[in-house]
Amino acid sequence: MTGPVDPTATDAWQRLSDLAAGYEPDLRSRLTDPEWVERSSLTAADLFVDLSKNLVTPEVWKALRELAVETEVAARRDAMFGGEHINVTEDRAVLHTALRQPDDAVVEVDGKDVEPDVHEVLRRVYEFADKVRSGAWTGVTGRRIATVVNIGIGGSDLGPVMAYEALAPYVQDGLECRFISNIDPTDAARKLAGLDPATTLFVVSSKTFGTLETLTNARLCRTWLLEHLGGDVDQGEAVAKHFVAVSTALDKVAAFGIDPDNAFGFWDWVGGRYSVDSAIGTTLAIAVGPERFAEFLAGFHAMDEHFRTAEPEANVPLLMGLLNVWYVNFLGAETHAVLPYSQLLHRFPAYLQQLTMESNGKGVRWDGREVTTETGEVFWGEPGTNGQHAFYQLLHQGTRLIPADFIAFANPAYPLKDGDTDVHEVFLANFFAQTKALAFGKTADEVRAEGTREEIVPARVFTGNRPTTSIMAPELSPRVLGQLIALYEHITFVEGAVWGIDSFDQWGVELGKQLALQVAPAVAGDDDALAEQDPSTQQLIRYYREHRS
Ligand SMILES: O=P(O)(O)OC[C@H]1O[C@](O)(CO)[C@@H](O)[C@@H]1O
Repeated sequence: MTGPVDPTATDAWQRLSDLAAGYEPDLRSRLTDPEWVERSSLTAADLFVDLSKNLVTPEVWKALRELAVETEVAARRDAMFGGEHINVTEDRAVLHTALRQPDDAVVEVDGKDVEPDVHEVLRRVYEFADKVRSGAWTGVTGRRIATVVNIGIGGSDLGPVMAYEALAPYVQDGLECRFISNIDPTDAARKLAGLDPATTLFVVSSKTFGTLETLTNARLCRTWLLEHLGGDVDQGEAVAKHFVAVSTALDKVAAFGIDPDNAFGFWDWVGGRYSVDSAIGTTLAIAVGPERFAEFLAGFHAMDEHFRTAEPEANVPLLMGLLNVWYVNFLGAETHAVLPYSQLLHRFPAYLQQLTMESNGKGVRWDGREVTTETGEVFWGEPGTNGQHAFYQLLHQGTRLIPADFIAFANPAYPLKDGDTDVHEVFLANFFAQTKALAFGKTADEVRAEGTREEIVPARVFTGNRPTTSIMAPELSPRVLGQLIALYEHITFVEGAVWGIDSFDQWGVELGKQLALQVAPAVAGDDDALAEQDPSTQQLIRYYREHRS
């Protein structure tokens, strides 16, 4: 097997190292040049993306695009879209993009067109969603469903919950969704509190149907349902009417007692963190309806097409991915903030943490050799303006370089006025002001000119030159949400491709899972199992055993 190109051995890498060594940030002067701003402003589907407030020069952009050529990013992208097994450690194709193709598309995996199956599952999900929404699907006592509880974790939770929150204005009146993910029993206890079992539907979402947390929570919920429904219902019928499943392992779904007619499948070529656009989105499809869900998928597809076909100079996911490489590998950034100016996107940073960090938190390349440079930055964030009153101090005056993506929408989902004042305008003024403040800063002379005492001038200086990318769209519609998610999927892809890693496996989560099983007997009181643990772990387990009432 020929391995990936070593990025650090390319001419472009050398050029970028030289450019970084001589680089003097100068956003103040750059941003007075309308041509620079215009050249740095791009459109991808419905997204307007302003890259002008980044610490780059035309030479850096050129070298980054050359790096993409030398590391064969386009060939790897085409291999992904073409269904090749680019997830080598699991020997799988990587085809989340096939999930959002129009129904006349043909996408082959191992010689088979997968689109008929994709669209057949979608048709069944839509039919089921319609039945729940219309009341045609009822619980075992004949009452219509009022609450849908999604049971899943990781990609089987974060995508659905993030999108449900983001699309709250589109959720059908009278329907509520809740999401149980954590094996901390508090999660199930609190999410089940106040629910009427007769009007509750559980969607057990698990790609493998073998995840400890999800299966434990599914059993807890089944017990809760049967206990609370009352004695005169048939248990098998109750489970059949109140439990559906989404999984690639339909045999395990049947073994759990869920009617295979009420199970929706997907395929091993859909990674968990890339699966919200598969049947894993069933809860969301029920909440917002098939029409909106189809718009959501069309949004993903629009961004896929942009990534697949746009020229490198105008290819937003390519450029944003390369920009991240520049910050991580040449300017020393370790983290990347994502700051949505939309309360509806409050779970978006958490969603992106799995997408980016489970994908690119790798120390070996896809040929098994060590990576040659730093990989995966830490993604984090919170919606503005809340973050402004919490951690922005460090963004403005701290000692670390933290590139930040600001996301905002021209139209609010809930237009409210404070007297004559449009509150969304006050909100957006903050969005615009923050990226301006970060870029321009405030000099000592400007601080002095405000009459500030000399002793505190240094504390009030803002160095500026703090990089941001602004992403705007007309509104947070299902279509735009699909585009935003696909944008970050492809940014993540580009970074992984440059670094030569397999962005689609996640072996790093396995060791902890294995050890949890090994430690469990010691926690439950088995002294022999306790004696096998290391002294630190023994001490912690003893503390637990002594303090557990
Ligand atoms: O959908 P499943 O199979 O329950 O897995 C849940 C999550 O667990 C992981 O495998 C990590 O443990 C994620 O990649 C995945 O999204």
